[in-house]
Amino acid sequence: MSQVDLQALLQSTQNTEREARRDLSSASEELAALRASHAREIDDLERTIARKDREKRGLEDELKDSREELSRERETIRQLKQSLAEHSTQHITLSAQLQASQMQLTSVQAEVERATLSVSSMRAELAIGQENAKKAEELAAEKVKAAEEERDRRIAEIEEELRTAETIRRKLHNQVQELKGNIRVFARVRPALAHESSSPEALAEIAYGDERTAQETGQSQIVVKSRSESATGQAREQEYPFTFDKIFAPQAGQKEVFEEISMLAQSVLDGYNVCIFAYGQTGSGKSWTMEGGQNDQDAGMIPRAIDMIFTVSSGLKDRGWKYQMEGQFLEVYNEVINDLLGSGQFDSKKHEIKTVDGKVSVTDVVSIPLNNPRQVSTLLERASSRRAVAATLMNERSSRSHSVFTLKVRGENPLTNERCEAMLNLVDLAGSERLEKSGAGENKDRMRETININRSLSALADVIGALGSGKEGGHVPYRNSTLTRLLQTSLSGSSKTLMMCNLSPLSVHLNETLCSLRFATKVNSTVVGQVRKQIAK
Ligand SMILES: Nc1ncnc2c1ncn2[C@@H]1O[C@H](COP(=O)(O)OP(=O)(O)OP(=O)(O)O)[C@@H](O)[C@H]1O
Repeated sequence: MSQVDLQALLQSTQNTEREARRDLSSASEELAALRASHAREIDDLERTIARKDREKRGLEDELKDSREELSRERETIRQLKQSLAEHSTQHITLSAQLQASQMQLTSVQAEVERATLSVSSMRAELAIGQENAKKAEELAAEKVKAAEEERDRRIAEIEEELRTAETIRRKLHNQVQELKGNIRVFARVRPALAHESSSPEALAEIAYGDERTAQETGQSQIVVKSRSESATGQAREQEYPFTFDKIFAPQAGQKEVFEEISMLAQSVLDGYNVCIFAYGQTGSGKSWTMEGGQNDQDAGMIPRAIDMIFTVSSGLKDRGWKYQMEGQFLEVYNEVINDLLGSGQFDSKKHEIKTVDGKVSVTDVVSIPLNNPRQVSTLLERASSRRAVAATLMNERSSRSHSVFTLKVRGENPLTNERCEAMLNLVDLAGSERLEKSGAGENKDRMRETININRSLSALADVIGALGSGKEGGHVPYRNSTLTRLLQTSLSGSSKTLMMCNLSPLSVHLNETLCSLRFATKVNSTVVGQVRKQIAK
């Protein structure tokens, strides 16, 4: 081989090598490109696989939910089937019941038809019955009318008889009161109080006459014993007997006392003036007797008398009587009149006593119309609160003044043409202590009070004495005190007076007790004269 051939062969080999190298290089590049494309494809596939995995899990969850829902739906269907089965059973039962009810309805309808027939026949009978009843009613109405006419005639007769009987009763009642004496004296001994010693030495020796003798004679006896020593040291015992219309021992309650007074108070409705006085030393029970305590059973003579007067007056309505009442409450202190229901100042001499047409009246005093007994307690409270105000000005004022409660009663009976007008005076007198016992001493005001009290009490005794002497047209010394002037109308004429002598049971008060009993005896002795006169008649 020639060089040239070798060269050409080398050249060709080199060219082939170059081409092979180029092919190899392009194959390498292609391989690299293929690898890159393959890697991308692998990435894409992996992403696709991951997405598909997620989708698969989602589908699996959905499948699970769907299965659960399917299971629930199956349960619901099972329950519905069960309920349907029950309803079918119920439906069968109800159908059976409905059938039975329809049968019942048919039989009831048959009964109703029968009853309708029977009602029609009863209606026909009723119409006949009503016709008969109407006739019987007309007959009965005629008979009732005749009976009513007879009854009205009889009622009119009885009412007339009652009115006559009432007039006779009023006369007899008055006669009985007069026979008992138009002036009566009672004595009442109060019990020892809780704070007072009730030892035998502390209590005065007081004996009471027996009840039987009192009932037979109409007079009761009280004997007070006193023990003292004579100047020579000898023990002296003395007995002081007194006799009155009635004596109440300490245990007598308000009710028992009122029973003796009630008839007298009732005379007011018959047109008689009545004065009831409570007399006695301070603390002897005058206010207790007149006004009493808070409880019903402790109520005194004022509330009880008012209560009774209201009760009796409403009972008399049936017999034609109509009453009007009004109350007044005055105080006489140091001869000056004060209005316990008013609003003016105390002790101002505002009120004067005037006599018009023979009737005594006091100027400018409050008079309260009374329609029921409750108003009286309000009135008493008003008086006592006004007194309490005055008491702050002067201690124990109520013991040192006379208080006069007046109930004015006006009645008329259009059926009998009768009329009456009267006053009930309930007087709580001032304490009756003697000057030396009153504690006046050097105190001029106290002395003046005591002198005024004693003067007015003795003026009262004189007036009652003059009235009791029974001398017609005789002089009665009303003008000697404000109290007697104030009570002039009530004490004069056909008036009835009661003096309640209140006594303390204590031995320290023995002398005052004897003084009170002597005063009461002075009043009582005038009574005896009059009673005798009445009996002799
Ligand atoms: N019969 C009685 N039963 C029970 N307590 C009584 C009785 N009498 C009086 N008392 C009591 O005795 C005390 C004195 O009585 P009361 O105030 O009535 O006396 P008085 O005479 O009105 O006195 P004063 O003159 O001071 O007004 C009071 O506490 C009262 O409650």
